[in-house]
Amino acid sequence: MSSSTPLPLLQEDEVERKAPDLPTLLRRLWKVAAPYWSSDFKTQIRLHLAVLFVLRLATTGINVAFSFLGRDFLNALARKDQARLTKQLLYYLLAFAGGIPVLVLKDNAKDTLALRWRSWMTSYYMKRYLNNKNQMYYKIQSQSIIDNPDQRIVDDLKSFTRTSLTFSLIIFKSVVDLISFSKILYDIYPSLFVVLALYSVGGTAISLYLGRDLVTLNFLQEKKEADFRYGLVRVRENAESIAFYSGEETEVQLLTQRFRSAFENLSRLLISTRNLELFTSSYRHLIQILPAAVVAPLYFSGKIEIGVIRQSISAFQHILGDISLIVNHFKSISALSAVIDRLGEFDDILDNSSQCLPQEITTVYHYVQNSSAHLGSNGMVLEKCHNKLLDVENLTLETPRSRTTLIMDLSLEITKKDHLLITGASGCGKTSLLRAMAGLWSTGLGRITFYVKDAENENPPMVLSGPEMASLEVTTESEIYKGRRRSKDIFFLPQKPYMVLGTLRQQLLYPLKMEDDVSQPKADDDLVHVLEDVRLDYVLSRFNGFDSTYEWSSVLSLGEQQRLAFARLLLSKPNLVLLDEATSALDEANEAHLYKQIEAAGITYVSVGHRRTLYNYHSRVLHISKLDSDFGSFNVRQRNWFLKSINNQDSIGVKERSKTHH
Ligand SMILES: Nc1ncnc2c1ncn2[C@@H]1O[C@H](COP(=O)(O)OP(=O)(O)OP(=O)(O)O)[C@@H](O)[C@H]1O
Repeated sequence: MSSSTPLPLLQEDEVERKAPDLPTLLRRLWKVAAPYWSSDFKTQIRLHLAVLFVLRLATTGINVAFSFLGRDFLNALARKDQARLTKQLLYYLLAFAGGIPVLVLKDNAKDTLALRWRSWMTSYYMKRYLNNKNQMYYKIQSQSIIDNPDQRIVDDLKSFTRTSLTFSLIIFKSVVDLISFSKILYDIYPSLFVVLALYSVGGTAISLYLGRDLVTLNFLQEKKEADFRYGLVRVRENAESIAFYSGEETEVQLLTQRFRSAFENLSRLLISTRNLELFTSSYRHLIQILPAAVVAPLYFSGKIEIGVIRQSISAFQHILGDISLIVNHFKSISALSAVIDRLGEFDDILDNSSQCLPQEITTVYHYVQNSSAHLGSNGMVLEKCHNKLLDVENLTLETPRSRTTLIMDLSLEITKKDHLLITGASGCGKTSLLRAMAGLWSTGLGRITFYVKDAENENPPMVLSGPEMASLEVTTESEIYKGRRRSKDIFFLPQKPYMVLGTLRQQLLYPLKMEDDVSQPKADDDLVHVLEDVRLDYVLSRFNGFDSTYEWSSVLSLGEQQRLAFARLLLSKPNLVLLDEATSALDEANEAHLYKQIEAAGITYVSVGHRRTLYNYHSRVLHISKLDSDFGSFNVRQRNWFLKSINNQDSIGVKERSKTHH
């Protein structure tokens, strides 16, 4: 777009994106910046910061010393005093040898501290983003809660840590300067102070007015640049699909749209910056004559000498520079404010995950420590639960945000070897039911209980607080924990096979953590064995063993990726697995083989799928019908599912509740 085309400062849909008010911005600044300074390394890093300020102070001292040395050197030259000149030269060289390392050290100390701060914050945000309890990375993406979290972690954190340290030093220098020069100016002419205050307050107000859109524009610029980059990443990730579709032209069009949007915003940003610069440059230049004009009457009346005018101009300029931080650095301050706004928003989302997403379906992990009966809070034996793996009670499931009801009042239980098949029309909510079981979706009503053995679980039990404590039931036999936590007894295989960036060994061991990997190393023999079990042993020779890295999602076929996912499952040996169309890309023979393998491994499975052949491996079927929109309300208690035994197999452990029959 040509620069002459007038651009509205903000697009209509972007007007809603208001710059945060000052209290919000300050609250966010504190919330984002504070944790590092009170972290475990606080003594060390506070010391580092103190050293940095001392070096900054020393830098001011060195600059002053150099100005005096320079003056004396020039005076000696003017007086043609050779001895004095030599002495001054020596002083100059000594100051040079001592001063330069301090100047360099100061910059280095600042960069090192910024890097340490960034590294700590990156890990702090990544851990919260990829938290196993609330899985915010999934909710942010699937419900479009905020844009580009990746860019906030990479670019925003980088610029936040660096710029805020730089600003702290600028403010510190300004305070020191202000104290040193205020006395000089006050001694010359107190009225100059009044002029100074009026000038700086007026200047700050005008620049705030002229730059009022800059924070929002900077915010949007970050977003749009990240959107454009994400578009390019998507092309890389989906290269094959795009190539099959020959969708290059459309991709270029879509990417150009994203780039144009960033470009147009940048053009608006440039116009806004230009207007501001017109003012700030005039502001800076006017101060060269303003103090002289104010003190000139004193000079004319003979009360001060010409040298004092020169001194007053210098002091005035220093002080004005110190108290005009906003005017002089408005561009960088607005960019930093946008970064603080984006990080603060991200931080708030990560902190208030339970507030923004209503928790209505309760997912409970019931840890059974031995196979005896478990006791209720009144001490009575409630039921034998050693065979029970999953209990769904009166579950009504809704989509997040739009809250469309998908499943109405579902109750079922799964016991050992009671393999359940979930079927139904596309879009009826089969995957969503697994999402609810995995704790990813919690909109709706009801309770989902998993019965797991915690003997192998290395995680400490999740601590409950607040109202949740009321429903915590702990007996000597078993313990119940609400919410989502990792349990080795339960495994989910998603519809889309996921290949991590790494070696074949890492593919197979996923999602074991690296430490798990070290503490319980899987022998290569085990890995080979499991590859044979899923009929994938040939990939070993094809891809040079377990330790070579490939773009696995591109070099393996979809069916191979699904078989690899089953290999992960066999290595994990859970009690219960929830499979979401996990064999959809496989031929029937391979499908039958894989189900035989997991059955032989003693794993109970719940599968989602459309194929008739799946009936052969399951003992029951749960059929879900699509709810009419008229039924999408809790008031209409009409169930849209039925449970049925499958007769083509001797059904094992079928335990339907009488109330669940339809
Ligand atoms: N993040 C989301 N927000 C809102 N609605 C969603 C979301 N994800 C899925 N849905 C909707 O929920 C409904 C159920 O989706 P789900 O993926 O459970 O269907 P499904 O029965 O597994 O379908 P299929 O057999 O085609 O895989 C669909 O209408 C879908 O559009």
